[in-house]
Amino acid sequence: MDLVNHLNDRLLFAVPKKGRLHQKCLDLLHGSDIKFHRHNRLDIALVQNHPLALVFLPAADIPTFVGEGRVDLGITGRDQVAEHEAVVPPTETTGVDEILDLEFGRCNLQVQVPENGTIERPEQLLGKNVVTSFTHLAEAYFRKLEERVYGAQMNGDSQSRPKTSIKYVGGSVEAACALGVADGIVDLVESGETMRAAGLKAISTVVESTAVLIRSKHPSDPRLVNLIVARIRGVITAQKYVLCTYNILRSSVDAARSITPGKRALTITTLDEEGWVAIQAMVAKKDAADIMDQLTEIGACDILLMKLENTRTEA
Ligand SMILES: Nc1ncnc2c1ncn2[C@@H]1O[C@H](COP(=O)(O)OP(=O)(O)OP(=O)(O)O)[C@@H](O)[C@H]1O
Ligand SMILES: O=P(O)(O)OC[C@H]1O[C@H](OP(=O)(O)OP(=O)(O)O)[C@H](O)[C@@H]1O
Repeated sequence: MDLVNHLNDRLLFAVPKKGRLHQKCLDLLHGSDIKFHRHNRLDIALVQNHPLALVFLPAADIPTFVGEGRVDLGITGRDQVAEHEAVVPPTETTGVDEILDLEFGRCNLQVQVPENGTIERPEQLLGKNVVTSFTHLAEAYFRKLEERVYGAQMNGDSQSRPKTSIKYVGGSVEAACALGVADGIVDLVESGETMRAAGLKAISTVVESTAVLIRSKHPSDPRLVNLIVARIRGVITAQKYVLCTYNILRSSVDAARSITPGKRALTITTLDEEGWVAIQAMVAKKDAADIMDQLTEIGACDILLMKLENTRTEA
Protein backbone atom coordinates (compact mmCIF):
# COMPACT_ATOMS: atom_id res chain seq x y z
CA MET A 1 0.00 0.00 0.00
CA ASP A 2 1.27 3.51 -0.79
CA LEU A 3 1.07 4.78 2.78
CA VAL A 4 2.33 8.28 2.07
CA ASN A 5 -0.62 9.03 -0.25
CA HIS A 6 -2.97 7.90 2.51
CA LEU A 7 -1.64 10.51 4.93
CA ASN A 8 -3.13 13.65 3.34
CA ASP A 9 -6.45 13.60 5.15
CA ARG A 10 -5.20 12.16 8.40
CA LEU A 11 -4.15 13.70 11.67
CA LEU A 12 -0.52 12.69 12.36
CA PHE A 13 0.48 11.43 15.81
CA ALA A 14 4.18 10.83 16.59
CA VAL A 15 5.15 8.04 19.00
CA PRO A 16 8.70 7.07 20.15
CA LYS A 17 9.84 4.24 17.87
CA LYS A 18 12.05 2.59 20.55
CA GLY A 19 13.53 3.17 23.98
CA ARG A 20 12.05 3.70 27.43
CA LEU A 21 8.81 5.34 26.34
CA HIS A 22 7.89 3.04 23.43
CA GLN A 23 5.95 0.23 25.13
CA LYS A 24 4.14 2.58 27.54
CA CYS A 25 2.94 4.59 24.54
CA LEU A 26 1.65 1.45 22.81
CA ASP A 27 -0.22 0.52 26.02
CA LEU A 28 -1.74 4.00 26.15
CA LEU A 29 -2.89 3.79 22.52
CA HIS A 30 -4.37 0.36 23.19
CA GLY A 31 -6.21 1.68 26.28
CA SER A 32 -7.57 4.58 24.19
CA ASP A 33 -8.93 2.11 21.59
CA ILE A 34 -6.72 3.51 18.83
CA LYS A 35 -6.47 0.48 16.54
CA PHE A 36 -3.64 0.07 14.06
CA HIS A 37 -1.43 -2.51 12.44
CA ARG A 38 2.23 -1.65 12.01
CA HIS A 39 3.92 -3.51 9.16
CA ASN A 40 7.36 -4.87 9.85
CA ARG A 41 9.98 -2.10 9.79
CA LEU A 42 7.50 0.56 8.61
CA ASP A 43 7.49 3.76 10.65
CA ILE A 44 3.98 4.79 9.62
CA ALA A 45 0.80 2.97 10.63
CA LEU A 46 -2.73 3.94 9.57
CA VAL A 47 -5.28 3.89 12.37
CA GLN A 48 -8.28 1.73 11.46
CA ASN A 49 -11.00 3.43 13.50
CA HIS A 50 -10.07 7.15 13.16
CA PRO A 51 -8.71 9.42 10.38
CA LEU A 52 -5.36 9.25 12.16
CA ALA A 53 -1.89 7.92 11.29
CA LEU A 54 0.86 7.05 13.75
CA VAL A 55 4.41 8.03 12.89
CA PHE A 56 7.13 6.18 14.81
CA LEU A 57 10.10 8.53 15.38
CA PRO A 58 13.07 8.82 17.77
CA ALA A 59 11.88 10.52 20.99
CA ALA A 60 14.48 13.26 20.45
CA ASP A 61 13.06 14.22 17.01
CA ILE A 62 9.40 14.42 17.99
CA PRO A 63 9.49 18.04 19.30
CA THR A 64 10.98 19.17 15.96
CA PHE A 65 8.27 17.55 13.82
CA VAL A 66 5.44 18.70 16.09
CA GLY A 67 7.01 22.14 16.62
CA GLU A 68 7.18 22.77 12.90
CA GLY A 69 3.55 21.69 12.52
CA ARG A 70 4.45 18.70 10.28
CA VAL A 71 2.91 16.37 12.83
CA ASP A 72 -0.16 17.33 14.90
CA LEU A 73 0.33 15.38 18.14
CA GLY A 74 3.23 13.60 19.79
CA ILE A 75 4.47 11.84 22.90
CA THR A 76 8.00 12.37 24.15
CA GLY A 77 9.91 13.28 27.32
CA ARG A 78 9.70 16.80 28.74
CA ASP A 79 13.52 16.70 28.70
CA GLN A 80 13.43 16.32 24.92
CA VAL A 81 11.02 19.24 24.56
CA ALA A 82 13.29 21.38 26.76
CA GLU A 83 16.40 20.38 24.76
CA HIS A 84 14.62 21.30 21.52
CA GLU A 85 13.40 24.64 22.91
CA ALA A 86 16.94 25.48 24.06
CA VAL A 87 17.86 25.55 20.33
CA VAL A 88 14.60 26.66 18.72
CA PRO A 89 12.69 28.92 21.12
CA PRO A 90 8.92 28.71 20.58
CA THR A 91 7.14 31.56 18.77
CA GLU A 92 3.44 32.35 18.47
CA THR A 93 3.08 29.99 15.50
CA THR A 94 5.87 27.42 16.02
CA GLY A 95 6.87 25.18 18.89
CA VAL A 96 4.74 22.81 20.89
CA ASP A 97 1.98 23.07 23.48
CA GLU A 98 2.26 20.56 26.33
CA ILE A 99 -1.28 19.36 26.89
CA LEU A 100 -1.01 16.38 29.22
CA ASP A 101 1.47 15.02 31.73
CA LEU A 102 1.36 11.26 31.11
CA GLU A 103 3.02 10.47 34.45
CA PHE A 104 5.35 7.75 33.19
CA GLY A 105 9.00 7.96 32.08
CA ARG A 106 9.77 9.93 35.24
CA CYS A 107 13.46 10.91 35.44
CA ASN A 108 15.70 13.91 36.18
CA LEU A 109 18.40 15.39 33.99
CA GLN A 110 21.17 15.94 36.52
CA VAL A 111 24.69 17.27 36.79
CA GLN A 112 26.84 14.41 38.11
CA VAL A 113 30.45 14.24 39.32
CA PRO A 114 32.75 11.51 40.74
CA GLU A 115 31.55 10.51 44.18
CA ASN A 116 35.04 10.55 45.72
CA GLY A 117 36.30 13.66 43.94
CA THR A 118 36.68 17.25 45.10
CA ILE A 119 33.67 18.71 43.28
CA GLU A 120 30.61 19.29 45.43
CA ARG A 121 28.86 22.18 43.64
CA PRO A 122 28.14 22.86 39.93
CA GLU A 123 30.07 26.18 40.21
CA GLN A 124 33.25 24.09 40.64
CA LEU A 125 32.74 22.68 37.14
CA LEU A 126 33.03 26.10 35.49
CA GLY A 127 35.90 26.14 32.99
CA LYS A 128 36.12 22.33 33.08
CA ASN A 129 34.92 19.54 30.74
CA VAL A 130 31.31 18.36 30.77
CA VAL A 131 29.99 15.51 28.62
CA THR A 132 26.30 14.96 27.79
CA SER A 133 23.71 13.94 25.19
CA PHE A 134 21.77 17.12 26.07
CA THR A 135 24.29 19.68 24.82
CA HIS A 136 21.86 22.58 24.40
CA LEU A 137 20.38 22.31 27.88
CA ALA A 138 23.85 21.84 29.36
CA GLU A 139 25.16 24.89 27.41
CA ALA A 140 22.26 27.01 28.63
CA TYR A 141 22.73 25.77 32.22
CA PHE A 142 26.48 26.44 32.38
CA ARG A 143 26.36 29.74 30.46
CA LYS A 144 23.80 30.99 32.98
CA LEU A 145 25.95 29.77 35.86
CA GLU A 146 29.04 31.44 34.34
CA GLU A 147 27.07 34.65 33.93
CA ARG A 148 26.03 34.56 37.57
CA VAL A 149 29.43 33.62 39.03
CA TYR A 150 31.81 35.55 36.73
CA GLY A 151 29.41 38.45 36.32
CA ALA A 152 29.63 38.96 40.05
CA GLN A 153 33.38 38.25 40.36
CA MET A 154 34.80 40.05 37.32
CA ASN A 155 32.35 42.80 36.52
CA GLY A 156 31.30 40.91 33.38
CA ASP A 157 34.75 40.89 31.68
CA SER A 158 34.01 38.03 29.26
CA GLN A 159 37.66 37.73 28.01
CA SER A 160 38.90 36.45 31.34
CA ARG A 161 36.13 33.89 31.83
CA PRO A 162 37.27 30.28 31.51
CA LYS A 163 34.50 28.74 29.38
CA THR A 164 33.02 25.41 30.40
CA SER A 165 33.45 22.92 27.56
CA ILE A 166 30.32 20.93 26.68
CA LYS A 167 30.90 17.82 24.53
CA TYR A 168 28.32 15.52 22.96
CA VAL A 169 28.21 11.75 23.34
CA GLY A 170 25.24 9.67 22.15
CA GLY A 171 25.09 7.12 24.99
CA SER A 172 26.91 5.60 27.99
CA VAL A 173 27.48 9.15 29.19
CA GLU A 174 28.19 7.85 32.69
CA ALA A 175 31.51 6.35 31.49
CA ALA A 176 32.96 9.76 30.53
CA CYS A 177 34.44 10.67 33.94
CA ALA A 178 36.07 7.26 34.50
CA LEU A 179 37.56 7.45 30.99
CA GLY A 180 39.10 10.83 31.76
CA VAL A 181 37.05 12.65 29.11
CA ALA A 182 34.98 14.68 31.56
CA ASP A 183 35.11 16.29 34.99
CA GLY A 184 31.34 16.04 35.19
CA ILE A 185 28.38 14.85 33.13
CA VAL A 186 24.77 15.89 32.56
CA ASP A 187 22.65 12.75 32.22
CA LEU A 188 19.25 11.28 33.07
CA VAL A 189 18.70 9.61 36.43
CA GLU A 190 15.71 7.44 37.22
CA SER A 191 16.54 4.85 39.90
CA GLY A 192 20.10 6.17 40.27
CA GLU A 193 21.56 2.68 39.67
CA THR A 194 23.59 3.67 36.60
CA MET A 195 24.95 6.73 38.39
CA ARG A 196 25.96 4.80 41.51
CA ALA A 197 27.45 1.92 39.52
CA ALA A 198 29.63 4.45 37.68
CA GLY A 199 30.82 5.96 41.01
CA LEU A 200 29.00 9.25 40.42
CA LYS A 201 26.75 11.50 42.54
CA ALA A 202 24.22 14.16 41.50
CA ILE A 203 24.92 17.75 42.52
CA SER A 204 22.21 19.63 40.64
CA THR A 205 19.01 19.09 38.61
CA VAL A 206 18.67 20.70 35.17
CA VAL A 207 15.20 19.38 34.22
CA GLU A 208 12.58 17.20 35.93
CA SER A 209 10.96 15.06 33.26
CA THR A 210 8.00 12.81 32.57
CA ALA A 211 6.46 11.75 29.28
CA VAL A 212 4.16 14.44 27.90
CA LEU A 213 1.53 14.66 25.19
CA ILE A 214 2.36 17.62 22.96
CA ARG A 215 0.39 19.36 20.20
CA SER A 216 1.42 21.62 17.34
CA LYS A 217 0.22 25.24 17.56
CA HIS A 218 -2.20 24.75 14.64
CA PRO A 219 -3.33 21.12 14.41
CA SER A 220 -5.08 20.08 11.19
CA ASP A 221 -8.21 18.69 12.88
CA PRO A 222 -8.75 20.30 16.33
CA ARG A 223 -11.93 18.29 16.93
CA LEU A 224 -10.12 14.97 16.49
CA VAL A 225 -7.22 16.27 18.60
CA ASN A 226 -9.67 16.98 21.44
CA LEU A 227 -11.19 13.52 21.12
CA ILE A 228 -7.80 11.78 21.24
CA VAL A 229 -6.69 13.94 24.19
CA ALA A 230 -9.92 13.13 26.10
CA ARG A 231 -9.37 9.40 25.51
CA ILE A 232 -5.75 9.49 26.63
CA ARG A 233 -6.66 11.59 29.69
CA GLY A 234 -9.35 8.98 30.48
CA VAL A 235 -6.80 6.16 30.46
CA ILE A 236 -4.33 8.11 32.62
CA THR A 237 -7.04 8.93 35.17
CA ALA A 238 -8.21 5.30 35.21
CA GLN A 239 -4.64 4.26 36.03
CA LYS A 240 -4.44 6.75 38.93
CA TYR A 241 -7.76 6.06 40.66
CA VAL A 242 -9.73 3.07 41.93
CA LEU A 243 -13.38 2.88 42.91
CA CYS A 244 -13.87 2.23 46.63
CA THR A 245 -17.20 0.88 47.89
CA TYR A 246 -18.10 0.02 51.48
CA ASN A 247 -20.97 -0.33 53.92
CA ILE A 248 -21.20 1.88 56.99
CA LEU A 249 -23.67 3.13 59.61
CA ARG A 250 -25.52 6.24 58.43
CA SER A 251 -24.38 7.97 61.66
CA SER A 252 -20.74 7.63 60.46
CA VAL A 253 -21.26 9.21 57.04
CA ASP A 254 -19.60 12.52 58.00
CA ALA A 255 -16.49 10.69 59.23
CA ALA A 256 -16.53 8.60 56.03
CA ARG A 257 -16.81 11.75 53.90
CA SER A 258 -13.67 13.21 55.46
CA ILE A 259 -11.73 10.04 54.50
CA THR A 260 -13.25 9.52 51.02
CA PRO A 261 -14.69 12.84 49.80
CA GLY A 262 -14.97 11.46 46.25
CA LYS A 263 -14.14 13.48 43.15
CA ARG A 264 -17.34 15.54 43.15
CA ALA A 265 -19.33 14.07 46.06
CA LEU A 266 -20.12 10.68 47.55
CA THR A 267 -22.61 8.28 46.05
CA ILE A 268 -24.69 7.09 49.02
CA THR A 269 -27.21 4.26 48.64
CA THR A 270 -29.59 3.11 51.38
CA LEU A 271 -29.03 -0.54 52.32
CA ASP A 272 -31.94 -2.86 53.04
CA GLU A 273 -30.92 -2.92 56.71
CA GLU A 274 -31.97 -0.27 59.25
CA GLY A 275 -29.34 2.48 59.78
CA TRP A 276 -26.88 1.25 57.13
CA VAL A 277 -25.75 2.80 53.82
CA ALA A 278 -23.40 1.79 51.00
CA ILE A 279 -20.88 4.40 49.84
CA GLN A 280 -19.01 4.65 46.54
CA ALA A 281 -16.12 7.06 45.94
CA MET A 282 -13.10 7.35 43.63
CA VAL A 283 -9.82 7.31 45.55
CA ALA A 284 -6.22 7.76 44.43
CA LYS A 285 -4.61 4.34 43.96
CA LYS A 286 -1.48 5.40 45.86
CA ASP A 287 -3.58 6.22 48.98
CA ALA A 288 -5.94 3.24 48.75
CA ALA A 289 -4.35 1.01 51.43
CA ASP A 290 -4.25 3.86 54.00
CA ILE A 291 -7.85 4.78 53.20
CA MET A 292 -9.02 1.19 53.73
CA ASP A 293 -7.30 1.16 57.15
CA GLN A 294 -8.95 4.44 58.14
CA LEU A 295 -12.38 3.26 56.97
CA THR A 296 -12.02 0.08 59.02
CA GLU A 297 -11.20 2.20 62.08
CA ILE A 298 -14.48 4.13 61.79
CA GLY A 299 -16.50 0.91 61.46
CA ALA A 300 -16.84 0.50 57.69
CA CYS A 301 -17.16 -3.07 56.45
CA ASP A 302 -17.26 -4.97 53.15
CA ILE A 303 -14.69 -2.52 51.75
CA LEU A 304 -14.00 -3.27 48.09
CA LEU A 305 -11.56 -1.65 45.67
CA MET A 306 -12.36 -1.89 41.98
CA LYS A 307 -10.03 -1.20 39.09
CA LEU A 308 -11.24 1.41 36.59
CA GLU A 309 -11.05 0.28 32.97
CA ASN A 310 -11.48 3.78 31.55
CA THR A 311 -12.90 7.18 32.55
CA ARG A 312 -14.18 10.47 31.24
CA THR A 313 -13.50 12.79 34.16
CA GLU A 314 -11.07 15.55 34.97
CA ALA A 315 -7.81 14.22 36.46
N1 LIG B 1 16.22 5.67 32.86
C1 LIG B 1 15.14 6.30 32.44
N2 LIG B 1 14.03 6.26 33.14
C2 LIG B 1 12.90 6.86 32.74
N3 LIG B 1 12.78 7.55 31.59
C3 LIG B 1 13.87 7.62 30.86
C4 LIG B 1 15.08 6.99 31.23
N4 LIG B 1 15.96 7.20 30.27
C5 LIG B 1 15.29 7.93 29.38
N5 LIG B 1 14.05 8.20 29.71
C6 LIG B 1 13.01 8.97 29.00
O1 LIG B 1 12.84 8.37 27.75
C7 LIG B 1 13.22 9.30 26.72
C8 LIG B 1 13.87 8.53 25.62
O2 LIG B 1 15.08 7.99 26.08
P1 LIG B 1 15.68 6.63 25.50
O3 LIG B 1 17.13 6.57 25.92
O4 LIG B 1 14.82 5.50 25.85
O5 LIG B 1 15.51 6.97 23.97
P2 LIG B 1 16.12 6.37 22.69
O6 LIG B 1 15.28 6.86 21.57
O7 LIG B 1 16.31 4.88 22.83
O8 LIG B 1 17.49 7.16 22.65
P3 LIG B 1 18.97 6.66 22.46
O9 LIG B 1 19.01 5.92 21.17
O10 LIG B 1 19.71 7.97 22.46
O11 LIG B 1 19.26 5.82 23.71
C9 LIG B 1 14.14 10.28 27.43
O12 LIG B 1 14.21 11.50 26.76
C10 LIG B 1 13.49 10.40 28.79
O13 LIG B 1 12.40 11.29 28.73
O1 LIG C 1 18.88 5.90 36.96
P1 LIG C 1 18.74 4.67 36.12
O2 LIG C 1 17.46 3.94 36.41
O3 LIG C 1 19.93 3.77 36.20
O4 LIG C 1 18.59 5.17 34.59
C1 LIG C 1 19.45 6.11 34.05
C2 LIG C 1 20.11 5.61 32.79
O5 LIG C 1 19.09 5.38 31.79
C3 LIG C 1 19.45 6.08 30.60
O6 LIG C 1 20.32 5.35 29.81
P2 LIG C 1 19.87 4.13 28.88
O7 LIG C 1 19.66 2.90 29.71
O8 LIG C 1 18.74 4.56 28.03
O9 LIG C 1 21.16 3.85 28.02
P3 LIG C 1 22.15 4.83 27.23
O10 LIG C 1 23.31 5.03 28.17
O11 LIG C 1 22.55 4.10 26.02
O12 LIG C 1 21.42 6.12 26.92
C4 LIG C 1 20.24 7.29 31.13
O13 LIG C 1 21.05 7.86 30.12
C5 LIG C 1 21.03 6.70 32.27
O14 LIG C 1 22.25 6.15 31.87
